[in-house]
Amino acid sequence: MTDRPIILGIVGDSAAGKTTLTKGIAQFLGPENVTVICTDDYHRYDRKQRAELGITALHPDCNYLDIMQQHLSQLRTGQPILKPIYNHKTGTFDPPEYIKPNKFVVAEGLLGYSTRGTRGAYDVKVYLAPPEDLRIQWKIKRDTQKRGYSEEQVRAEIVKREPDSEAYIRPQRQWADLVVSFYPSTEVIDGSNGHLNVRLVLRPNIPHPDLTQVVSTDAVHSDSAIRLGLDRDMGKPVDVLEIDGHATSDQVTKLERFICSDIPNLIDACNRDIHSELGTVTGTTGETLRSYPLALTQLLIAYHMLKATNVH
Ligand SMILES: Nc1ncnc2c1ncn2[C@@H]1O[C@H](COP(=O)(O)OP(=O)(O)OP(=O)(O)O)[C@@H](O)[C@H]1O
Ligand SMILES: O=C(CO)[C@H](O)[C@H](O)COP(=O)(O)O
Repeated sequence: MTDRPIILGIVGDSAAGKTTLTKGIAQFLGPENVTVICTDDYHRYDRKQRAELGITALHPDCNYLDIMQQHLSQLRTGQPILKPIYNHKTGTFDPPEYIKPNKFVVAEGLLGYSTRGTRGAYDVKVYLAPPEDLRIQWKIKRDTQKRGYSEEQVRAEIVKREPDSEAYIRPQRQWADLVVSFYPSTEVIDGSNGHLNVRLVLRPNIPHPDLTQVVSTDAVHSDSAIRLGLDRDMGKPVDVLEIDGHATSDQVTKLERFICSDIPNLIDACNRDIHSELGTVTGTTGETLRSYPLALTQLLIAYHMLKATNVH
């Protein structure tokens, strides 16, 4: 059993779903055990300076990646940090805050895997890769509703950022242990976020649960709502688990029980009657939607965090 904090990285472009995914993982692990930091706090310039310099927040030069790496290393050894705070409402920096790591630390942000040093700080690395049109839809909704931008401003910013997304954000996918892509089913016509499917790329860097015991890998069952197969991702062989948004409660429960049975700490956490927030997302009109694919993704990541506590 390790006595140092276990560090999870969640990396992806702006509005790729990092905060949404993190919320449920913390529920599985017990919110009181989890410290969440957002690496946007390591921006080097405030919003006005970025505009003057013509640099985007996605460029490595626009971030103190060295200090971020130092802080991740300190958190990994259980030491406290004095973390800067970037305020998304004002576009400026607030006074720094004192952070003492809990048993688990989730570091979510844009450039978490961009240097060898930062990559070495994590026990589990997740990359979020929704299709670009879905991410843009999410970003417009979030930035207009919560960050005070107009739709035109968000669209213009996305265009300005695209070269940096391509050069610095998307290549980080290669370093992830799990690549998570929520995507709409071709059959869904209401555009409801609650029924998105998920495609999980499982790289052999970390030991995944042997899902072949509960999920069919047989091509005959390729129309099943939960599927496991082999593929290549960025040229390397990977396992791929797909869960459809219309998977039934019975199908989901079977997979959930199998993952939980391996880790006693997860048995209670799997109880959806106790953890009502698992797999929930806010819909376009502010309503709460429940997503089995999201809940299972959060469970699988929590599984890896708990496994890591025994490995070290
Ligand atoms: N799995 C999901 N299913 C449905 N909707 C989602 C999902 N993930 C994210 N969203 C939608 O996308 C919006 C942006 O997600 P979120 O805030 O989690 O992104 P983020 O990556 O943390 O963004 P940023 O880094 O820019 O702060 C959310 O408000 C939510 O509406
Ligand atoms: O991509 C982002 C991650 O959340 C933000 O847009 C980035 O942090 C810059 O902030 P702002 O939009 O407040 O200028």
